[in-house]
Amino acid sequence: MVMSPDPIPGPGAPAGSVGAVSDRSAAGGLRPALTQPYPLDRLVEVLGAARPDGAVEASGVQVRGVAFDNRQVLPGDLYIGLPGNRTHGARFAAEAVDAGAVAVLTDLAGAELLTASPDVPVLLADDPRRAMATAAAEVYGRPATRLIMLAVTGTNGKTTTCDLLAAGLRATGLSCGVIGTLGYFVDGIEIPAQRTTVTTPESADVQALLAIMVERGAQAVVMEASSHALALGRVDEIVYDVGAFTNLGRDHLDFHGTLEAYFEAKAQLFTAERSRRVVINIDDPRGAELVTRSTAAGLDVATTSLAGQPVPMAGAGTDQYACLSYDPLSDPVAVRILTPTGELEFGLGLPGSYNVANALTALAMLDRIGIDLRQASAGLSEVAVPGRLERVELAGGPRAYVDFAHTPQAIRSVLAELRSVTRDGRLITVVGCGGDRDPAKRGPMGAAAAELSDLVIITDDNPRTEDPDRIRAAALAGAREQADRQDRPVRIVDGRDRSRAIRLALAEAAPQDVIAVLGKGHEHGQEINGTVLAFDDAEQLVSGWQDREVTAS
Ligand SMILES: CC(=O)N[C@H]1[C@@H](OP(=O)(O)OP(=O)(O)OC[C@H]2O[C@@H](n3ccc(=O)[nH]c3=O)[C@H](O)[C@@H]2O)O[C@H](CO)[C@@H](O)[C@@H]1O[C@H](C)C(=O)N[C@@H](C)C(=O)N[C@H](CCC(=O)O)C(=O)O
Ligand SMILES: Nc1ncnc2c1ncn2[C@@H]1O[C@H](COP(=O)(O)OP(=O)(O)OP(=O)(O)O)[C@@H](O)[C@H]1O
Ligand SMILES: N[C@H](CCC[C@H](N)C(=O)O)C(=O)O
Repeated sequence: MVMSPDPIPGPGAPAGSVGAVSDRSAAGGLRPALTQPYPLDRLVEVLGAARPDGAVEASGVQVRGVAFDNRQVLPGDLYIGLPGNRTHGARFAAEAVDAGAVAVLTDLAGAELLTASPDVPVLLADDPRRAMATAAAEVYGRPATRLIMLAVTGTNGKTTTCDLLAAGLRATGLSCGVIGTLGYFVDGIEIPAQRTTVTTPESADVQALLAIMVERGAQAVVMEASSHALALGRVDEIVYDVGAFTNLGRDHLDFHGTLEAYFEAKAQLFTAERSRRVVINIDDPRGAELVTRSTAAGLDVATTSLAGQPVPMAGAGTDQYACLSYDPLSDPVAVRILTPTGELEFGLGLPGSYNVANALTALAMLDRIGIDLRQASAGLSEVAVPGRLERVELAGGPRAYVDFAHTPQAIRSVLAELRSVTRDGRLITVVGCGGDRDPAKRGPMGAAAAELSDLVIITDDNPRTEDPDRIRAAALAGAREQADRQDRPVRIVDGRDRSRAIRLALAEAAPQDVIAVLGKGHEHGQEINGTVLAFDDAEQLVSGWQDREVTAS
């Protein structure tokens, strides 16, 4: 039995409803093609929003969309003025109204910033981010209730697990939407959007995407729920059919402050408010804590583990999924797992033990909603995730891989995998750290690279607004300290800019060596001071190799 989502359309139901439906698809942006006008006074009631004295009346005003940035406003939108780290969105209310916003919602601080009283209604909310999620869910007809909703959280493995979920769903004939770091897709067809590397978009965009996906016939949506998303209410108003946890490592402490706060943000997914069923990787030390909490919250709990046989856990009664064996030398990787209803064998297109863990999580999630696992697992043999252990062919040259590892834990996982295939050669790692991101992960990232490589070339990632020399200095310090601790020689080099560093790796590499270029994976650009310059690690490897061939001949 496959779970059927709630078939009852909400008040702002998109396609197929009667009434004054407007087609906004031509305007571009993240909006469903058809939205029914939603009465603003009803929204005031649903949100319990206050109204400042003398504000324009809400009655008779109809809302068609929700925007949190004046540059994204379309006529008929409710503009949400959000407090930010750099500025307050309410400062742009006048521009939003000029662009066609029919009402403004903000907080008290925002209301004080409204220079002139706008000639549209103003609504006040204590927490406008949370109000934005409710408003968007309402205006777009609560699309999540018409979809099977699956979410993955964890420091590493969200994108990969979501791609495995989508492949599994499609193998059973279900149409599937994906929202994550790689972009937004329905059955592999991209929904174009202006975006950077954002993993989980703001709630107005999430709800609009879900509505678009419903319009395009999606029956299920898999999405990454980042810690930022859970902490900032981006996935409010969604109750997932299944929420899953992959692991917790070091990342984003610039935003969360402490590892505990980071964990607590992720732990929100394991509450009845956000998930009906949960799948938890208990090989991660934080998994047991989530099992205890989820069980106490009355959720349907299942666990995953790579350890051959199921491990008895607190919260007995939980269903267990375990990997019995896998053959790392086979292609696709031959995997045998134990599920609550028996054994299952399948081929997995992705190498690495951590990808077996990701696949186990994906299949457990599908099993929880009654998907036929034999059919679903057949879809995993051909999965390839862009920029994740992606092999780059260099004719007659060393083996080279591009991977998105940008945390110490991910660097360790991917290099352990590559170490095992390096045999007689050296493992050469090119890696850097992003600017405007957790500075405390830089040293540990360098150290992780030094732990498992023979030559580490530290380079730039996306410097964003930071000085790249300083970022590299932190990673170099961590790498050098670790190199001194190793009982085999490890060379650490400052490779400076990324193109140069990749060329340096190619110049150093003998045919039996393996090159790992880490951190940017699928990214096609490098962000420097607000400008994104074209940059692609795989292309750089190929062009660098061609240049080397020309120089050598
Ligand atoms: C740290 C963080 O989460 N920042 C988010 C935050 O930005 P901010 O506070 O700097 O915003 P601001 O520049 O002060 O502007 C305040 C408000 O005014 C609006 N504005 C601003 C300027 C203007 O001209 N017009 C205008 O309307 C802005 O849209 C915003 O709503 O609020 C913005 C929207 O209100 C978000 O888009 C932005 O996320 C940016 C894109 C971002 O890069 N976030 C990253 C850190 C992130 O969320 N990463 C996670 C983790 C991924 C993982 O797991 O690895 C993710 O889910 O992607
Ligand atoms: N289960 C896992 N455990 C440890 N490392 C992993 C795991 N899965 C993937 N990785 C590593 O992490 C990198 C990023 O993987 P993926 O994109 O799936 O994670 P993510 O959680 O979506 O990351 P982000 O949210 O930062 O985009 C991979 O390139 C690989 O190096
Ligand atoms: N979702 C991650 C992606 C990091 C990618 C890496 N190339 C970097 O720029 O640090 C982030 O926004 O922190």
